[in-house]
Amino acid sequence: MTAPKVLISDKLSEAAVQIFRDSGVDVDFRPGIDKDELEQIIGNYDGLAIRSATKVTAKLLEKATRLKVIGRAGIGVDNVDVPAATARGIIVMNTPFGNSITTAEHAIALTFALAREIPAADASTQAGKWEKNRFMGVELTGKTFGIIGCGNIGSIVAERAVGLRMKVIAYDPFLSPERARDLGVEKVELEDLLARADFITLHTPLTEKTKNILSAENLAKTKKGVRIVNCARGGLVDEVALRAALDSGHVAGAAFDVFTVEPAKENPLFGHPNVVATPHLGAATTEAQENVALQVAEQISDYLLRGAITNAINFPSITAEEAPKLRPFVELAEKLGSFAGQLTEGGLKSVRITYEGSVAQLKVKALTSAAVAGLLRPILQDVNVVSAPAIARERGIVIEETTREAEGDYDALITLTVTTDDYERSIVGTVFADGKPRIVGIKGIKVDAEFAPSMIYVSNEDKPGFIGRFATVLGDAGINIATFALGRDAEGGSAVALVQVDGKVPQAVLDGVHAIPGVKHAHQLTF
Ligand SMILES: NC(=O)C1=CN([C@@H]2O[C@H](COP(=O)(O)OP(=O)(O)OC[C@H]3O[C@@H](n4cnc5c(N)ncnc54)[C@H](O)[C@@H]3O)[C@@H](O)[C@H]2O)C=CC1
Ligand SMILES: O=C(O)CCC(=O)C(=O)O
Repeated sequence: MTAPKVLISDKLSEAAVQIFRDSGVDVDFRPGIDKDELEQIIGNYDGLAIRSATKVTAKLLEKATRLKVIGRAGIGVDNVDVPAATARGIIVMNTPFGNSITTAEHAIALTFALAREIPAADASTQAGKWEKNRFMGVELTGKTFGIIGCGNIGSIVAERAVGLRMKVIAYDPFLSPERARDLGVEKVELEDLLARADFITLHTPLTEKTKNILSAENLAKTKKGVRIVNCARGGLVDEVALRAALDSGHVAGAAFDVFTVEPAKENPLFGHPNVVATPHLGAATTEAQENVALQVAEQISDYLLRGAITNAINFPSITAEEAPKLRPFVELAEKLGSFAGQLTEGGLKSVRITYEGSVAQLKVKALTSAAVAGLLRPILQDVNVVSAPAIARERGIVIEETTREAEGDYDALITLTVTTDDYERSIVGTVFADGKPRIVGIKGIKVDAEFAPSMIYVSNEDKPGFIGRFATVLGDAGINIATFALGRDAEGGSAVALVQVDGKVPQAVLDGVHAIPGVKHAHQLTF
């Protein structure tokens, strides 16, 4: 196997380069590479490691024909077009914890900077003014600290603030009462937080719901003299409205690390005496940068070399130990899906996938994605294991997943049941000890067949003479039969045949099979 190739296109700690090399990945370190050059060379790489400067757009991804994984050394992936990457089957990973402490510390540092006007006092002192009477700060002890978004970073800020003897209140719809209690935080509604907080710090991602969460209207509901810190994302606060509130004296100070437009060369907040600004330095410590660089290099290498998936935004996690166990079942799930997809003529309403026995202990989410990809691929273009669940959801196809203990003869079984407007059809498969996937049931009828590149699937009435007539139709057309698997539910009942043939089967031959008395369906399947 040739070594996978990774490009580092942002200023990552060089520790990442070493990790890639030590793991056997070819790496090119090109921090700050020009956008046009990146477009020209991205087609040579299997992996891309970035921070926030590289903009991974749909246009860039069109050129990224080999790319399998994008790793963000940091948290926010707002510089990556995740839906476009997903549509191309590219895994997008981040490193959700590596810079959290550092960013939380920056929020606390900015809170102190505001409380004691440190940047302005520094500038004045170094200018030789010694303005001892100009700077009158406020104590943090006993003040109410309002945290909007109490996830990884917000929680660390909360713990630090509790240590500073502040009264901490948090607005986060997903914060459980137990977690709030453990953190020593009072969980409140946004209105309550706005009305009570002396300091407000924001720690949510930028989403439709959080955009301008501190709007002009909400800023007007804050306590007079409030101080606001934003170390999360530009756009959470309406910068124009905040400037007006600073000018009127309603807001006493604002410390911002992130801005609506970055790099922020100009901004409505700039120039106000009570504003402290840093250039998106939240994650900028030696420790955090080493953490995220090492993590992203390990995660990308693990994926490219061993199929392990960690911290992916668009796919379930799979460990390096799980990957080899999962691989034959991924193939089985995809082929079962493909079998059903090739027989589906439209009106697909739902797919139910049941995992029985040892396979039920594996990461079945990944298997379900594979099955849905197999199912949709014959119907839609450009579906892959990463994009399939989202595409199915967009089309209103319900996906159900069930796991249960083994009940029958097999150690592991996957049953895929498709419901369309007109019928319900199940296909059952397993993986034999040789690692090969097998079909062991169709529509409740037991069979035993391998998936072959070219197959004919026939469903018919169990009547004498079918096999002879079938062989004659194929023989007359010069088509060689390689293997023949039959099954029936009862003598004279419903039967199925799975026939491996050499080469493509012309429609006229399938029509000839269909014309055999008792044949209900005859389809070519390819795998
Ligand atoms: N300035 C910098 O350099 C850095 C900025 N960040 C940013 O900090 C932010 C927070 O990061 P983490 O704490 O790691 O994320 P996280 O995902 O752990 O926490 C985010 C929290 O926001 C909450 N939330 C979501 N929607 C909300 C809403 N409508 N109202 C209130 N709360 C809501 C979530 O429930 C979650 O608890 C992210 O935007 C990240 O990109 C992260 C690292 C460095
Ligand atoms: O990489 C950086 O400096 C930015 C970090 C950040 O904003 C994040 O991790 O979300």
